[in-house]
Amino acid sequence: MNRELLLEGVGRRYGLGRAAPWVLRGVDLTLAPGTLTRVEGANGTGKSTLLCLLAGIDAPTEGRITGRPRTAYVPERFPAALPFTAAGYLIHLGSIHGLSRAEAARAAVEWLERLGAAEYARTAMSELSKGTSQKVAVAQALLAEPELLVLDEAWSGLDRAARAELERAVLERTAVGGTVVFVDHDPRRLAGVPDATYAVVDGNLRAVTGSSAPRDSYVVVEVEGSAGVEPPAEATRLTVSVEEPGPGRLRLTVPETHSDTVLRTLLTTRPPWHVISVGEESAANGVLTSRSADTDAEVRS
Ligand SMILES: Nc1ncnc2c1ncn2[C@@H]1O[C@H](COP(=O)(O)OP(=O)(O)OP(=O)(O)O)[C@@H](O)[C@H]1O
Repeated sequence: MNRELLLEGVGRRYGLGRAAPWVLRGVDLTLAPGTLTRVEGANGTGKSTLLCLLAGIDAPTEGRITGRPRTAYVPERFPAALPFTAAGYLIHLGSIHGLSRAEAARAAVEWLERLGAAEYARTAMSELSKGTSQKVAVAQALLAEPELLVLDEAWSGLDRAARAELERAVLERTAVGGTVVFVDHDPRRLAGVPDATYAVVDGNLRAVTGSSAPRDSYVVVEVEGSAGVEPPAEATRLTVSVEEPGPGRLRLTVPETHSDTVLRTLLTTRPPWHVISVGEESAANGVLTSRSADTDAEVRS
């Protein structure tokens, strides 16, 4: 990418008619080649709306977006039940991104390997676990070396090794002059690395200076459900790491600000998940304290 992506007076509202509220309005933004930009903001403020506009999969209601280079996008929700195997899907997407079939096949293998999902290359997309299907979502965006990479909570649901690999991939992209924009619920994600951070506030972007990442503000929640049953997407979306210490058992690391929502979602889903413990996580990732939380009564409302 050798020129800037420019947003000028960009506004977006959904629905027809003047009564439809503006989600974004009057957004001016310049994204230079080789830069990493973080977008943050409370739930429902318009982060995904902005990322869809940046990625070009949605158009502004008003204003202009110019200079978009070859772009790839990891959406917040990946349509996993596609009629492909994982590798078949990646080869298909690689062709759409302009790779030859052989190049796409090579890139598909490379990215599935890098993300620790090589063994699922021939598995039907509809049979992949959430974590593996998220790896495919990430691989499809990386395999054609995009000039603009837009990541909407792309780390969500990945295991520790794949999360680190995606961070590496982001740094590789910017190192070769690519532009990367991301949203992530974990304030520690690539902390200190972004060239710019913006918060979506009242439909516009506010530059964030300094770190907004409070340390020691994570909660580790251990839950138990039926083996093989996936936790609700609303809960995993807000977690920064998911580990599986045993069959049917999950250890979720959740920003403290989202822990009540995650617990409530897990306890109210059908069949409900049993909460074994809730503990604080230290900056060094160790659980400092934990308390039993095995009934609904433990959830603050
Ligand atoms: N396709 C759509 N049709 C109608 N309204 C929409 C659509 N997409 C988003 N919205 C609304 O626009 C607002 C902003 O949504 P958006 O998903 O962009 O926020 P967000 O900051 O990404 O939220 P979250 O952190 O929960 O992902 C919300 O009120 C949402 O309901």
